[in-house]
Amino acid sequence: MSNLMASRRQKAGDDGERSLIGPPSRHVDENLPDRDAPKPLFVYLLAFFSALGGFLFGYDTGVVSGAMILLKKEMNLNALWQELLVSSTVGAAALSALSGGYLNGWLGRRICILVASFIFTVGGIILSLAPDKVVLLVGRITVGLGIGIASMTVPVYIAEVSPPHLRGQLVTINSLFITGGQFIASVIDGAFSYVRQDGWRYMLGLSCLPSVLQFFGFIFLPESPRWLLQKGRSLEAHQVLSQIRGGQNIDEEYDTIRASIEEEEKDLNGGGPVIFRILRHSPTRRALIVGCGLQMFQQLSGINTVMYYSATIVQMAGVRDDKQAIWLAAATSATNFVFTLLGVWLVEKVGRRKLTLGSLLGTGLSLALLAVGFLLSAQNSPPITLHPLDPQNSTCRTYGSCEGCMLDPDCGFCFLENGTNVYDSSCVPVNQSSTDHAAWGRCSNGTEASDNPIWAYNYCPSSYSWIVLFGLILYLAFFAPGMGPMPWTVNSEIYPLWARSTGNACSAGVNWIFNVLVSLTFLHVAEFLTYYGAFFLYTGLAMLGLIFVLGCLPETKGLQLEEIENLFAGQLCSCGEPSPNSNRHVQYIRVKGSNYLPSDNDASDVE
Ligand SMILES: O[C@H]1[C@H](O)[C@@H](O)[C@H](O)[C@@H](O)[C@H]1O
Repeated sequence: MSNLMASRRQKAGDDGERSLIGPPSRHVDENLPDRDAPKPLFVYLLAFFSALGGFLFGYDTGVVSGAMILLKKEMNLNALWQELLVSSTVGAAALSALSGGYLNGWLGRRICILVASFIFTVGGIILSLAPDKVVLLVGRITVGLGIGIASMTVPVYIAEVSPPHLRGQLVTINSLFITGGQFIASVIDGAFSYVRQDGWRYMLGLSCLPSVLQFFGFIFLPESPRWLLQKGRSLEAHQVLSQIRGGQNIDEEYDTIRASIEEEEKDLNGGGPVIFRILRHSPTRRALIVGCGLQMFQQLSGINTVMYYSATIVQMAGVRDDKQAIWLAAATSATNFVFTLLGVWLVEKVGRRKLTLGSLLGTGLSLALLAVGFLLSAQNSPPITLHPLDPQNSTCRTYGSCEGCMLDPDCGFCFLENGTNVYDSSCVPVNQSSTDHAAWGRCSNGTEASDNPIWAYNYCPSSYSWIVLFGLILYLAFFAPGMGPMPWTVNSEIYPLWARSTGNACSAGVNWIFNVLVSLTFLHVAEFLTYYGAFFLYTGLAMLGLIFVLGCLPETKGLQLEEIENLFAGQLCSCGEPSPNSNRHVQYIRVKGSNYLPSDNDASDVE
C-alpha cells in the first residue's frame, strides 16, 4: 500500500485529472494492437530530418579512412598526423557531447540541431578547401564538435516527439542513419579513390549536402513539446504536440507530461548543477550508471576496431588488390547497415532488453570465433625463409615467422605465393612515409621485381582466414541490431525530463571517450597480446557487458517517458525485474475536461 501511496503522491499533483493506478500492461498504448495504433506521418518526417544528424555522424567518422589513403600521399602525412586527423574528430565529439547537455537545456533541442548542422556545413567547407594539414585539422575538429552535439541531441529529440509505441523504432532509425552514413562514406571513398588528384576534397566536402538539407528542414520544424512545457511555454507545447500527433486528441498525453514536469519542479532535489542533482537522486543515479555502462560496453565490444580492421581482414583472406579491398570494406559497412535495419524491426517486437542481451551474447561468441581464427593463423604462420642483408640493422631481421614480423609496427612481410603456398619470404622494414611499401628491397616502391612479390603490412597470409572472415560477418550480424543502436535508444528514454539532456550528454561523452581509447590502444594491445589475445580480451569485455545488461537493464518498451523513471526506483541490479515501486503506475485520464480530484476512496483508483 505504501508503494501505491508513494506512486500516487508522485503523480497526482495535477487537478483536473484523475489518476488510475494499474499494472503496466494496462496502459493505453499497449492496449492498442500495433497495426491499429496511429502512425502520424509528421513524426516520421521529424525523425527523418533529425536522423540526418546520425547520417553525418556516420559519414564523417567513416569517410576519413578512404580520404587518408589519398591525403597521406598528397600532403606527405606521417603516422602522427594521420592519427591526429582521425582521432581529433572523435576527441572533439567527446568534448562537445559533454557540453551539449547544457546547450540542450538552455537553447532547446531544435536550436541545438540547427547549430550542429551549421557546424557540420562549416566543417565540410573547411575540409574541402583546406590548403594544408593544419587547416585540415581545424576542419576535422569542427566536424567533431558537430558530431558530439548531434549524437546526444538527436535521440533525445526523436524520443520526445514520438508516441510511445513508435519511440524505440524511430530512435533506432537514427542508428540506422549512422550506419547508413558509414556505408555511403565507404562507397564515396571507393568511387573517389580513382580520383588521385584532390579526390579527398570531394570525399570530405560532400557531407555539406545532408547538413544543409537538415539545416533548412529544421528552420521549419518544431521544438520538442516536452522542452517547451518545461520552459513554461504551454500554449506552444500544446499546439506542437497536436501538430505532431496529426490532430488526434492529445489531452491525455499533454496532461501526463505537464503533471510530471510539475512534480519534478516540486521535487528538484535541491539546487546546484544538474549533474550533482542526478547523482544525489538515486533513480537518476541508477539510470545514469545503466546509460553510461551501456555506452561503455558498446565501445569495449570493439565495433570500431572490427570496422577499421575489416579491410585488413579481407586482405588476409587473400584479396590483395587495393581497389577490391576498398570495395570489400564497403561490403562490411553495408552488412553493418543491413543488420541495423533488423534492429529497427525488432526493437518494438522483442523489446530493448532481450534485443541487447541476444546481441551481446552473439557479439561475444563471434569475437571468440575471430580470436580462434587469429590463433590458428598465428600457430600456422608462414616461416621466414630469406634473410636479406639489412642496411638499417632493424628489429625486422630477428623474426622467424610472419606472426612476429607483422606485430612489429616497423616491419612488414614480403613473399611469393603459389596458390596457398607461401615461399621466398622475408621480414623487412616498412617505408616510414607510406605503409604500402617496404623501405627497401623487392617490396619497396618503384622496384620492378619480375616475380611480383606481395607486401603484407599488418597481416599474414593464412589458410584459416575464412574463419576470421566468417567471424567478422557474424560479429556484425549480431552487433548491429542490438549493441549498435540500443545504447542510444535506451539513453534517450531512461532519464526524467530535468535530467534528460545532461544524462544523455554524459553517456554520449562516455561513448566517445571509450571510442578514442579503444581505437588508440588497439594496435598496442595487439602488439602486447597478439591479435588473438586482443580479440579474446574483447570477448571477455563483451561477456562482462552481458552480465551488466542481464543484471541492470530494465525493459522500457511501450512505456511513456514519464513512467520510465519508476523503473529505477528499486535497487540497481534486479535482473530486469521491475522494482516493487514500478509495477504500479499512474495513468492520467481527463474526465470530461472537469476538475476531477482523485480520491483515496475511489474504487477505480486502486487495482
Ligand atoms: O552505434 C554506433 C554504430 O554502431 C557505429 O557503427 C559505430 O561506429 C559507433 O561507434 C556506434 O556508436
